[in-house]
Amino acid sequence: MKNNGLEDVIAAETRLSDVDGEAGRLVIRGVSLDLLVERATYEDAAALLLDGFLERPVTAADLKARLGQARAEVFAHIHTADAALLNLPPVDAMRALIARLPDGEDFETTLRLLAAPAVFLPAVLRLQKGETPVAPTPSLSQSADILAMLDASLPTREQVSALDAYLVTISDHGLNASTFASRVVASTGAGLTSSVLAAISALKGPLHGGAPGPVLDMLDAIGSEDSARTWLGQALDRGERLMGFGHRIYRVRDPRADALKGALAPLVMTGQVDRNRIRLAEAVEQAALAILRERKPDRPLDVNVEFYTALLLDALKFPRAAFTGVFAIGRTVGWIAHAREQALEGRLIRPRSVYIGPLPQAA
Ligand SMILES: CC(=O)SCCNC(=O)CCNC(=O)[C@H](O)C(C)(C)COP(=O)(O)OP(=O)(O)OC[C@H]1O[C@@H](n2cnc3c(N)ncnc32)[C@H](O)[C@@H]1OP(=O)(O)O
Ligand SMILES: O=C([O-])CC(=O)C(=O)O
Repeated sequence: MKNNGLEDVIAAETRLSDVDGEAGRLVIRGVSLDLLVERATYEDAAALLLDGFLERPVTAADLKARLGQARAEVFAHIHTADAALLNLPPVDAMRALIARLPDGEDFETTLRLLAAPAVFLPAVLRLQKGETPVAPTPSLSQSADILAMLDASLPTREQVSALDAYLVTISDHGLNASTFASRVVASTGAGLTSSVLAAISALKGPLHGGAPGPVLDMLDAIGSEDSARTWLGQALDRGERLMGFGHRIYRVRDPRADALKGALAPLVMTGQVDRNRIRLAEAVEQAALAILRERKPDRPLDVNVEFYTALLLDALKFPRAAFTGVFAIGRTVGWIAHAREQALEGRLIRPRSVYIGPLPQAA
């Protein structure tokens, strides 16, 4: 019997994260999201996720130092970004550059893969604007360096904390589509680079990690609080989905939405983000929730992580075409941890299909 979209199928056991869709709770390696986001840097979360999945133990301080070196090494590949590659959308150009890196399953490969999107995305964005890429500063944290490479200046403390909060928040999320892709590839023994490339390919679709750019397009198109209800109603009349709403697992508000809203607050308080944009977003969110309740009374649809992702990444001055690439920077550690977990299990993932095509004609 076919299961549409594999809904509710259990395809893995994992020690990495648990998504409770009824309670609206996310736990990453035994730590609840709110605690993790309050206390952890990107390196803390990466060390937590990778614990036990590398050939040797690694601390957050180790990772910070090794990642700094890895970013410098990966930056040496930037010169291979030719005109054809730079004509691609940023996430595709980033993926193409990662595809040129060696495959493997060891710690060096892991470091290279964690560093690669963090270096390639800012470099591609600068090259696409006709600017020179900024070399990484190995002594900086991953978040601080990403922002420095993006903007050619040292970020503020609030900006670094906000990016850390984002990268931690989206570091892992159960068996989502891109993580499943990573595990399928890992189960064939193909190597971590191959797993990450498959995962990026799954992530970029608008139903998954491609949603936050369209969220910002929607806010721009709505323009003012007064227009929200009419605009959203017309979009639903056209059969469109409201980006940043709905989820396969959550039947209540995605807990990451409030984690990211909280991460935006210091930027708002210090005047580093346009308050009007936030006010408009809050009004659109309320209007969308009300209209979705009216139109889809049988299907609880609430805000998902992508709505406040759009606002946070916009506030950090990432262009909207790059949002999916920033998601990939944060999720790569989850993809790698899942790939390692799957590889340790040692069994090929190979479900069955039911043939519904024509049978051969009898002779
Ligand atoms: C990081 C992430 O991946 S988070 C998700 C990011 N994606 C988005 O924000 C895109 C918008 N959201 C969606 O398309 C969906 O909610 C998904 C893809 C995330 C989850 O979809 P599914 O679990 O497959 O839900 P499904 O397709 O079964 O939808 C159930 C019903 O809710 C409706 N629905 C679901 N999401 C939305 C939405 N955002 N806007 C309007 N209606 C929606 C569907 O049209 C469907 O209605 P119907 O039964 O009348 O046909
Ligand atoms: O869990 C999912 O299906 C999608 C999602 O929110 C994520 O990958 O962060």
